[in-house]
Amino acid sequence: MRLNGEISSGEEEEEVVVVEKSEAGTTPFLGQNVVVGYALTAKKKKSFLQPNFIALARSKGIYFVAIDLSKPLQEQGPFDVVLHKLLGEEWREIIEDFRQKHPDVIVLDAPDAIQHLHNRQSMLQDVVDLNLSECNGKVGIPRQLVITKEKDPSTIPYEVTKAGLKLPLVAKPLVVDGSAKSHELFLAYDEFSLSELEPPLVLQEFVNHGGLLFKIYIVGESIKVVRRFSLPNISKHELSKVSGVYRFPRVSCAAASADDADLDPSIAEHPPRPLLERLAKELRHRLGLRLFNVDMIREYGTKDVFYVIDINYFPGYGKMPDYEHTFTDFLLSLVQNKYKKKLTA
Ligand SMILES: Nc1ncnc2c1ncn2[C@@H]1O[C@H](COP(=O)(O)OP(=O)(O)OP(=O)(O)O)[C@@H](O)[C@H]1O
Ligand SMILES: O=P(O)(O)O[C@H]1[C@H](O)[C@H](O)[C@H](OP(=O)(O)O)[C@@H](OP(=O)(O)O)[C@@H]1O
Ligand SMILES: [Mg+2]
Ligand SMILES: [Mg+2]
Repeated sequence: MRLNGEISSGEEEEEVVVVEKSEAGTTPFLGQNVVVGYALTAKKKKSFLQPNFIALARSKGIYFVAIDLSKPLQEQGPFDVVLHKLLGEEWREIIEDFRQKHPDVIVLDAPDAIQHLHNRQSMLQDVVDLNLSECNGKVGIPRQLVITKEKDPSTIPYEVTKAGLKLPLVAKPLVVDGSAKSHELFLAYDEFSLSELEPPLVLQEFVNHGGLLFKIYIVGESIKVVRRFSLPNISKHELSKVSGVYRFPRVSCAAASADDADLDPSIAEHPPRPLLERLAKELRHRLGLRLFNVDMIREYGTKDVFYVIDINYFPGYGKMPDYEHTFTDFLLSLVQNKYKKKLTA
């Protein structure tokens, strides 16, 4: 059978190789290859579709095909799986329409579920609703306040006092749309300087956590935790001496992992596995997503009080150790499960 569209190695932007399905490498199950259509930004494609991953996947019969955005999606494929992370309402409608018309294709993930993570208030709501008792720890979110677009920035100090938020605060753009601006964060040492910032914002209490953050990567049922450097503790003394709002860089997004650093074990010890498993399972379920990561911090001075501060859809998996194997296994299991279901139906 001839496939419509290109089979791209992902290494060269313009490469177009059309293969016969029957010729396309080893057969992972039932003599079928797996065709994964992808619609990713150039940056994401570069970080995710690395040559090692493409080669490993290909050896298992998984082929990545670039979706051509200048052509109707309906005319492309056939795909077994569609992977996507693109911005904008237009794409959202295209992929939702495709999902409706092709229930057989596994779309990672549903656009409405992804949209839920594009707002820093709704993204954490499911964590608030969780009740993770008897899991060797507690998981919550920092106290936070939403400042809507309509709010006059001069009223922010009053709103902060009224809500009883404790300084310092982290000010984050409310909407996360993938733009660099949506990752421009500020530390506020006093409430008055917050009037300089432009709503809509989320103002979140800063939680001391010893300068270390846990990134919990979820790929279907798999969970991988990496440690990253984060913002250092802010002492009461520092708080009493400093005022103003300060922009800070994307500290924890750096590829450098803190896993090999010589760290205080009370700060660096991983969150308990049962807690992570429950958290991941619940969030997968409640969010309706299979590809995301969770930024989690341990409150400084505690053993088991954790806060989720951020959840990202289709994060930088290229930075996750051994992501090539994790993803290859995940893609195969998705398709195998689909066929098993078909056979037993
Ligand atoms: N409430 C908080 N208390 C302490 N530190 C925080 C808090 N919120 C954010 N940080 C620090 O700021 C960093 C960036 O915050 P956050 O993860 O919310 O932003 P982001 O732009 O969504 O990041 P990402 O690149 O992971 O998408 C965190 O990784 C952490 O180091
Ligand atoms: O360190 P991670 O894997 O968390 O870095 C991610 C980041 O958390 C966000 O998911 C970014 O996506 P956007 O929110 O859309 O900006 C990722 O950027 P991307 O360009 O790779 O999608 C970061 O890698
Ligand atoms: Mg983050
Ligand atoms: Mg984020």
